[in-house]
Amino acid sequence: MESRRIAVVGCGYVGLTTGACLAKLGHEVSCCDVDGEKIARLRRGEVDIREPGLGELVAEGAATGGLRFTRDNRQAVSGAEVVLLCLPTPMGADGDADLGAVESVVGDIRALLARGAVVVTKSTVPVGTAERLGRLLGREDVAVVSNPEFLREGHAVEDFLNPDRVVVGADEPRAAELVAGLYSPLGARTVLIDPVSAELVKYASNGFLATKLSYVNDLAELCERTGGDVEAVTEGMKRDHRIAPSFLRAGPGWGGSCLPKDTAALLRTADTASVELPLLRAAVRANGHHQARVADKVVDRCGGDVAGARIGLLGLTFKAGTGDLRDSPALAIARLLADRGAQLRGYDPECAQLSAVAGVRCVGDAYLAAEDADALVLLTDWPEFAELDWAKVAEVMRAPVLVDARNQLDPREPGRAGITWRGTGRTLR
Ligand SMILES: NC(=O)C1=CN([C@@H]2O[C@H](COP(=O)(O)OP(=O)(O)OC[C@H]3O[C@@H](n4cnc5c(N)ncnc54)[C@H](O)[C@@H]3O)[C@@H](O)[C@H]2O)C=CC1
Ligand SMILES: O=C(O)[C@H]1O[C@H](OP(=O)(O)OP(=O)(O)OC[C@H]2O[C@@H](n3ccc(=O)[nH]c3=O)[C@H](O)[C@@H]2O)[C@H](O)[C@@H](O)[C@@H]1O
Repeated sequence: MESRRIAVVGCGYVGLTTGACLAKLGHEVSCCDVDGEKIARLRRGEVDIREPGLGELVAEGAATGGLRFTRDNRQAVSGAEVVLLCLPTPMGADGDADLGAVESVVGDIRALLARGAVVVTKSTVPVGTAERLGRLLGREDVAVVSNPEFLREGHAVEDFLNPDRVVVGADEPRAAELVAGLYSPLGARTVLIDPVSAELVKYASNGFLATKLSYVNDLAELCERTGGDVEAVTEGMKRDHRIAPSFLRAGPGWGGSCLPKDTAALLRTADTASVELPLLRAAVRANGHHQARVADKVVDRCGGDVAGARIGLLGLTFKAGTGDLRDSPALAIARLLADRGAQLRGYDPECAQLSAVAGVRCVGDAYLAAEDADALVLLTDWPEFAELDWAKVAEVMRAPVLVDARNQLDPREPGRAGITWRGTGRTLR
């Protein structure tokens, strides 16, 4: 593999993982970020996101000199053969992806890029962005390549180093080969396509995952009405290799920093192209319904009214294994309960430093969340919740009621302590 001089712009989940992993593969990487404090911490070897293995890779990169950090985007990109844009593309007005950061960086660096440099969108960007950035750059010698990232939070390093595929969307074979070559030591399947299709692969994949989950959550509701058990149903479904075992766990609806914003952006792209995408639209609508269903179950268990009731929440992040609260279903459900007058106390192992979030008072352990509660709701399946002493939980609660939105627990465990358990799509037999 040829070692390349790479600039990574944006040191978040994607940028820091990409920079550290590419340095590990032998490239010379300069990472930059507007957040000066983050850069200062990274220079001290401090990684402030919860990603197994990332701290070690950052330390290794610093020790070999293959990974450097700067606050100055311009310094990072000058002399780079490849510039990877790992900038935020949050949900903007009407659900569109907001390309403000991406466009402003491209405007800033256009005159500084080395001759023949390649600019790569690793951020999730809508169809047509590569072409648009090409025009903004106004440089005949600089190609723009789409190379979407598919890593999951909490598994960022593992996913980056073992990708199911590397997608490279380019109009020019030279640029395509250069970008694909960065990953060649990984031995991954490489999909070389045009930039528009590459941009679509990313949204199509997240849209498919969101639709799969909404379907499973719809099935969970059907199980509740018919006496079925969604865990048994999905166990049977996942043995079919065409369906595949992952993304079949019913829960409190999907969330996180990407599925909600990417489904919204894909629907906007469809609107602009006058295409309906009815399945995806229904999947998004169903997700709001499934979040509301969790809140309704709690209200139901509290006798139809939660005004003044004390509700304990177990888990606040959008899934276990991450400290990320962006678009967390747990917080959406908390807001629904707060709107109905509930007083909320929540515990999450990753939120110990917070005093409050989304109307939830944060406490230091699960038993404090359960104290004097009229109901307890398990919203994020952190492993430690499976180890709780349910007799102790029952003892401190005002009413021993548990809504396990993730189906994390064996219902017999809280049951033995006299706690009434209610899951998602499960019928107790
Ligand atoms: N978080 C994830 O699991 C994945 C995210 N993506 C996509 O990757 C992109 C980045 O996402 P994350 O890494 O999660 O975002 P993030 O919010 O964790 O990190 C973005 C970083 O960019 C920096 N930044 C903002 N403006 C800047 C500028 N003008 N110059 C330099 N740095 C700047 C921020 O300070 C921040 O450190 C988004 O488009 C996202 O949709 C794609 C796959 C996975
Ligand atoms: O574009 C992105 O940023 C990333 O978005 C997701 O990754 P991530 O946001 O880290 O989270 P997931 O693990 O996909 O979970 C998303 C949501 O679905 C929920 N989920 C997931 C799986 C499941 O079986 N059941 C379920 O309810 C999770 O709890 C969470 O709320 C995709 O899985 C990544 O491939 C993609 O790169």
